[in-house]
Amino acid sequence: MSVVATLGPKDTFSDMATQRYLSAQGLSSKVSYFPTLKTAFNAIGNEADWGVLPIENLSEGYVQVVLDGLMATDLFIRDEILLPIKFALVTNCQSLAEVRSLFVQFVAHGQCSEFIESLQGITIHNTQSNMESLNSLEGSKEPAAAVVPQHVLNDWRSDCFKIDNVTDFAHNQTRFLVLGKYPQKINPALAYKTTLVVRDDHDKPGVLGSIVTALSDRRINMTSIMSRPTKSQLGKYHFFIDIEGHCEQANIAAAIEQINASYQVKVLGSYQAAVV
Ligand SMILES: O=C(O)C(=O)Cc1ccccc1
Repeated sequence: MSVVATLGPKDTFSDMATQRYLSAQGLSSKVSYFPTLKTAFNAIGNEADWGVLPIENLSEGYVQVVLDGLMATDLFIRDEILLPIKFALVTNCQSLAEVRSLFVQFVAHGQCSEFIESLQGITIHNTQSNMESLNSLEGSKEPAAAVVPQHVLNDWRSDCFKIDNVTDFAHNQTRFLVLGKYPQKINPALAYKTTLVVRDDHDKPGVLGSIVTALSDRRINMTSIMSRPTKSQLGKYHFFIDIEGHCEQANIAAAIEQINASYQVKVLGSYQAAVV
């Protein structure tokens, strides 16, 4: 049986995205949980055959640690999954006024920032996963609270104060990537998108202009562009680019070849675009 790596413990949003994908694809892989996004990423292609990780949130944008993993990886993006995301607040006491500590996952923090900023006199502890936030609350000896996935709300103690929604945006969503060792084969009947990473190690002039020209000359639609520091020198960046179509299509293959003549391009994968 194949093994899929994701962020644990069980019941994180990453776990929910994984379970949804397993049932939609009719797969029965064993889910292996890792305590951080980085350890989950590093397990893929090693102790796990494939993995599911969050890449982009509606309000927070890209998950930097996952982008950095993609920069260095030999894995391929095989699919994307969109998941609606809602957060609740649970406590171990009778009112918000008593709360001294708040546990919140670092990506969740920004998605509930309006609520969190309204709190006063509370120490905030950033955690690695939303279920770690819940576990930390369970282990806390002082009056405390945790920002948790809304689906755990009903199981929480009924004698304690709770708020059923502390999410900033009503239509909050996170996009997850399915990563694996092999690229996805093209099925001409499906709509694909392709993610590329362009390295600009030598900082030549006109990198963005050349990319945009190579794509627009062939009527290829760019849907996202994201820069990440190279970490070798301040002010130097690599570019993550999403385009519509599959890398095996002739116009896309030609555009990649043209960009590759001046810059290093890596195809991270072509995969079916999720319906937003
Ligand atoms: O901690 C989780 O539940 C995760 O899967 C990571 C995450 C955090 C916030 C929004 C979506 C995914």
